[in-house]
Amino acid sequence: MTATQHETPTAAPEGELLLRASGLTKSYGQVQALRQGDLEVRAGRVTAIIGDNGAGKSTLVGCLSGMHRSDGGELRVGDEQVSFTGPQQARAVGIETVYQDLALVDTLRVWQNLYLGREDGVGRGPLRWLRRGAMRAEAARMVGALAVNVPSVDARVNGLSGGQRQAVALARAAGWGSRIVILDEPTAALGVQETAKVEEMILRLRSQGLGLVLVSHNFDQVLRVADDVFVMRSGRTVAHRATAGTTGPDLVALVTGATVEPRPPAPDA
Ligand SMILES: Nc1ncnc2c1ncn2[C@@H]1O[C@H](COP(=O)(O)OP(=O)(O)OP(=O)(O)O)[C@@H](O)[C@H]1O
Repeated sequence: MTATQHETPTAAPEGELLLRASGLTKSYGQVQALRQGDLEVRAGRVTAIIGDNGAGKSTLVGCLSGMHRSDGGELRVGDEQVSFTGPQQARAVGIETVYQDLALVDTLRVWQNLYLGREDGVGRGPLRWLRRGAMRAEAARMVGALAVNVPSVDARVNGLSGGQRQAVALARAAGWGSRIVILDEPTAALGVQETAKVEEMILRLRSQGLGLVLVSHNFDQVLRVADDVFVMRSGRTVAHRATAGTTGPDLVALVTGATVEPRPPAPDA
C-alpha cells in the first residue's frame, strides 16, 4: 500500500471476536492499576468500558493500544496471541486509539492531519505535488465516506470546533485498514449537538464492521451507543453485560458495587 491509498479492509462478519483480553495485569511501581483486565471486542459492535475514577480503564486500554506493556495475562487479536511493546505494534494488527488530546496538529489542514505519520514516500519536485494531490483527494474520499462534518479537507484544524476535531481524529483512526478503534472519553468536552454528531459517526463505523471500544463516564451515552459493557472496579473487570435490557441504575450499581433495589410496587398495586 502506498502512502496515498486508504486500505478498505474486508469487514469481519458481525459479532466475530476481534480481540480478547484475559486477566491482564499492570503495575506502576507500587501501584497495581490493573489486577484482572478482561475485555472482548467484536466486529460491528460498540463495547463500552465503564468504572469510577481510578478503576483501571485507561490502563486497560493502554495495554490494548500498545501504550503500556502489561505485566501478565493474555491478549489475543484474532487467532494470534500478541504482546505489544509500543503503539506501532498495535497499529500493525489494526488497533487504533483516539486519545483525549486527539493528537492533531492545529496548524495543518484536515487532509494533512489524516496523513500524519504516513507521509513517507511523498517524494520531491513534481512527483511531490502529484502525491499531495492524490493524498488530498483520498482524504476527501475518507471524510465523505464517513460524512465528517468539516467545511473542507483544506480547512486548518485550529479553525474547527471540538466536535469537528474529534471527527477528524476518529476518521484518521478508522482509516488505514484498522479493525478496532478505541475511543477514550470522546465526547467529554463536547456540547449536546456535537456529542450527537460524534455518536452518529461511531454508529456509522459500527455499521461498517469495525469493533469500537468506548471508554465513557456517561451512562446514558453507553446505553445509547454501546452493545456490550464491561464494568471495572479497583483494577478488575467485575461484570460484562449486554446493554439491551440494562438500565442506568443497573450500571450505577455495577460501578459502585451496590446492589440494585427491587423497584417499589406502584402505589395502587
Ligand atoms: N503513570 C501512573 N503512575 C502511577 N499510578 C498511576 C499511573 N497511571 C494511573 N495510575 C493509577 O492507577 C490506577 C488506575 O488508573 P487509570 O487511569 O487506569 O484509571 P481510570 O479508570 O482510567 O480513571 P479515570 O476515569 O480517572 O481516568 C489509579 O489508582 C491511578 O492513580
